[in-house]
Amino acid sequence: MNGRQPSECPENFSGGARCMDEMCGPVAGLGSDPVVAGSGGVVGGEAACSMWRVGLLLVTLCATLTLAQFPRQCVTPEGLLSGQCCPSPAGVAGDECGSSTGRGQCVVIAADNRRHGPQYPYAGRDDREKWPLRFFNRTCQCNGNFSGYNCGQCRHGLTGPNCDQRISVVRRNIMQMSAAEKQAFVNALDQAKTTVHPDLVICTRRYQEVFGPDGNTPQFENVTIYNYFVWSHYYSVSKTYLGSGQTSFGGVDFSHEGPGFVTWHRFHLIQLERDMQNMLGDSTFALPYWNFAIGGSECDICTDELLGARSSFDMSSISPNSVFSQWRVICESVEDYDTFGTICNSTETSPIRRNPAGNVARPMVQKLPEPQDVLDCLELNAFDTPPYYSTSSESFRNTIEGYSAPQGMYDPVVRSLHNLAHLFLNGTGGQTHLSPNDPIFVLLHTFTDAIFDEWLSRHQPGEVVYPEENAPIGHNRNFNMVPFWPPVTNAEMFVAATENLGYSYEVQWPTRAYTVSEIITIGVVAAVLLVAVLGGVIACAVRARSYRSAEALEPLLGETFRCYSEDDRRLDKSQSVV
Ligand SMILES: O=C1C=c2cc(C(=O)O)[nH]c2=CC1=O
Repeated sequence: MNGRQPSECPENFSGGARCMDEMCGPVAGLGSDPVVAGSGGVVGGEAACSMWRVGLLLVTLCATLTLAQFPRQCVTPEGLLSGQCCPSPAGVAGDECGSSTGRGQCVVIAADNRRHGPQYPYAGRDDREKWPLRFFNRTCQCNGNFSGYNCGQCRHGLTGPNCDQRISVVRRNIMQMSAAEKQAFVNALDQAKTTVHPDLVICTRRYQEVFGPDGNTPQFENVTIYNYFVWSHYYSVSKTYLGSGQTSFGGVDFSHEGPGFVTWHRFHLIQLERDMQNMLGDSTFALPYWNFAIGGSECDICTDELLGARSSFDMSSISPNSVFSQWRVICESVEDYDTFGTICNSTETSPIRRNPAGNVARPMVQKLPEPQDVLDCLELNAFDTPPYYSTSSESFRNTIEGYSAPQGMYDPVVRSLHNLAHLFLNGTGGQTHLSPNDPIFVLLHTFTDAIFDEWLSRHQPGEVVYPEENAPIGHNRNFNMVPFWPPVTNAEMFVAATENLGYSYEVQWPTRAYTVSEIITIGVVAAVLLVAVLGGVIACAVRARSYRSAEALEPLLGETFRCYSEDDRRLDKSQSVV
């Protein structure tokens, strides 16, 4: 592993206490060794007991940092066997979930029990069913604004010792950032790629093998912040292993092809953003977005200033002038995982592949979505429609995901919006088990999330529109999203971001072009108005002219009348005189 070892505990986990490398290093296993917290083979008697206690103490001290699939101190053999993961934020015995200070309490995990759709026909064959019950059945439930695996954190959008100060970050269009901001973002991503996650370990075996070959060595491993982001996506989409010699089952996806697509990816991004904020010590850090709905065949963010230009040596490689040409992917050996029932680990292998607009075999994915596609999908009223799958029609979710035409009609050959942006990249970023390895994934998904947030804001739906049951496995409203810890349901992410999640988007939504029928209607109305106005003008002109003609005659008549009247007056005068 090429990461550096962090030398300080994040303040919000440790109260600012320094977490010494010599303490954390061997216990937490920050390095390339598997994390075998609490394990040490078979040691007998008092010595073993005191070693165990010291080990446990060190684990407790250091592992109060953990926010991950599973907190580090929970993945001991005893922790796994107990099924309970309720650490103390202060590392104090008897203070599970900070109960002594009223932060939270240890409770039984509620896992979704509702029926799921027919796509997954098995029961008990996949560790991710009823997540996370295969691994743990008790977790922290936090009070008020406290949050996190040990209630040592604040809910999204809140900060301060009592979690009562509002905080919000603004996600902006990366193309509108200054050169310095762009550089800072690229640097931050690169730092995340090489910084070992201070809190996090990943599970590298199915539960059946999670205690290791000796039955006492939990199979968890350290991972960098960015690689955790990649790994969690892989874990959510991987096939169900059905046993040696059997084909793994691919009709399962805990983060795509269902209503949870938008909620799962939303939490995925929030977690990365938080991890990067902690890494940078900057609570204002916000992920930017890539407006991929610009049409055409140019990848505007594929420059060396941003996500890397095309290499002039190899059409499918990133330019050596970009730091991303140095990145190596994880989770590449998907055939092995599916054949042998193994799980992706943190081993990095090949460079990122990317050839935007270069899929000659599939011309449909050589062009990015159009601005109008975004506006069309935002007009769809239904969040999702039965069967809540990639075949749903008139579904906002299936349309933004990109299995329907932008106007909502499902068509098996169509790829639009989010899917089209992935496939346009034509390489690492276009393969679901690998795609987050290309950092464009982050920006593509923040924009997808911005569209979801705009839809929430325009339609104000309420969680009732999110299906409670019969969605594909993992996608029901109250399913705990895989593989996140502590448990978080789809429903918890089905809320407006600004008010509930501590971030918002600065987006100029394109203005709507008129449809043909609207153009015709406008033309007809304009023509009618024009005729009416012209008619009015002509009528006025005619009247004015007739007045003028009348006025032209008037002097004659006037003269005549005057003549008469003068004659009369004269007559009168003469008469009076007379
Ligand atoms: O990473 C992804 C890659 C995808 C490819 C398609 C497709 O429509 O073929 N969809 C994808 C979603 C991804 O998340």
